[in-house]
Amino acid sequence: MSLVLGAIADDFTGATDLANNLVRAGMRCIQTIGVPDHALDADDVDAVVVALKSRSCPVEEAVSDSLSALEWLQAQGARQVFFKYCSTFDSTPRGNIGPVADALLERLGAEQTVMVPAFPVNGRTVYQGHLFVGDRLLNDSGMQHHPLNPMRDADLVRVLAQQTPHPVGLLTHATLTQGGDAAKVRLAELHRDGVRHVICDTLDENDLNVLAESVADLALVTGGSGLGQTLPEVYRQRGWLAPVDNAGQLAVPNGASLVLSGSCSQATLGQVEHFLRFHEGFALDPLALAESDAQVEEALAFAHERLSETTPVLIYASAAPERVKEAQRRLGAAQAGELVERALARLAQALVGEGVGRLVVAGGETSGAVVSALGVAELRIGEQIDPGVPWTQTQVAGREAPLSLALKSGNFGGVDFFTRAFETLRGERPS
Ligand SMILES: Nc1ncnc2c1ncn2[C@@H]1O[C@H](COP(=O)(O)OP(=O)(O)OP(=O)(O)O)[C@@H](O)[C@H]1O
Ligand SMILES: O=C(O)[C@@H](O)C(=O)CO
Repeated sequence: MSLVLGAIADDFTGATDLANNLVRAGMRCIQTIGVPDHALDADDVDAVVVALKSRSCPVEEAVSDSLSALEWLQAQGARQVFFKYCSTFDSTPRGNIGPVADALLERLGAEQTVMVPAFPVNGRTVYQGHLFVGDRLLNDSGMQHHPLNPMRDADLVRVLAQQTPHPVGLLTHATLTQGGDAAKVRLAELHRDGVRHVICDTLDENDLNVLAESVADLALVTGGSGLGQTLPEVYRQRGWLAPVDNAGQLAVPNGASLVLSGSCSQATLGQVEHFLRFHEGFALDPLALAESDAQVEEALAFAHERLSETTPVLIYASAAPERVKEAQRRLGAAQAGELVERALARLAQALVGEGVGRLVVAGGETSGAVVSALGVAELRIGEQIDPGVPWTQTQVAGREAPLSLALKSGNFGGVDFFTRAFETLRGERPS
């Protein structure tokens, strides 16, 4: 069987999130870090998710990286392409969701795609084109404070219309309740009206099932990882997938436990606070990092004294919105972010070299920086810790055994994620 799905993800944790859903739905899946420079041995792989760092970079770079990923996936024979972005539609009026989707459509010679950011199991739903996080509209969910791409409007038709010169339309929940054929008819009507991008309402798994059925023949689909839960079943019904048992089996983990957090999302802030009630942590401050390397040295010393297999150590820059704003005011948002990412990447490199074998990283940009510093090329996706976050394993220089790595999207995971992740890995609590 050849590659069924080729996905292009705009950040590393987002890529893992999609890969996790594909594996849980029975697809054999690998995640690559960046575009590989070699062909895939596709015999036992149904889906590849190419993880880029294109969410917050300049538009031209995001487009060019995404097109390189597309070219590679096409060369591997992917039947359908999935552009994965955040379930909170992280973007700015310049992009990068609109421009990347436009470029992919053009290169694929296609005229329409769907936008399905929803991930209902994690509380991301879309109704009348408005994105909700739990019971809050996107712009009232904490995302309005995001350090890199504050989301101040929940109306996705309006948000996307700023990012593309092409018409944006809506496929409503009312149509989805009439089933896949009705949805296809509506997509065709919108196509006739010249609508290139169709924001899709999605309230629950039923809507995701109907959507998967209606969009499996499109050259390009786009969205969060929710659609990854239901597309595999449609592929299976079409005979594109071989049956497999346990697509997510990993080797036995070993080594000390570490959490590195550069995410300032609300869920992560709660997880840091919860962790610090039971364990020690070391706080990084971008203002101190701007002065010298001393704080990184202190963090290393802190970790050296405490690293163990059973009790995780936390090093974090995660801070409340006021503190983030203050650092950004003094250093500039990009510079503050970069200082933190560089520090956490350096710590990951040093501490994995010194015996850390189980590593949780919180934050998409942060994960990108850490994974690049570790020279990770490919991840095998294993057991889920919480929806959207699996353990993965990878080979890194300086470690004979694989490194167990969990890349947590900022707003994902229960409040005790930073301790429970390690318990899950030891088989102490089923996921
Ligand atoms: N104290 C801080 N002050 C300013 N910026 C910070 C601070 N701590 C972290 N940052 C930066 O904020 C950004 C957080 O983005 P990141 O993608 O890692 O987390 P997230 O947005 O919560 O996660 P996700 O993208 O998965 O939702 C990073 O660039 C990080 O370096
Ligand atoms: O879709 C999501 O919410 C996540 O996979 C993600 O991309 C956050 O960085």
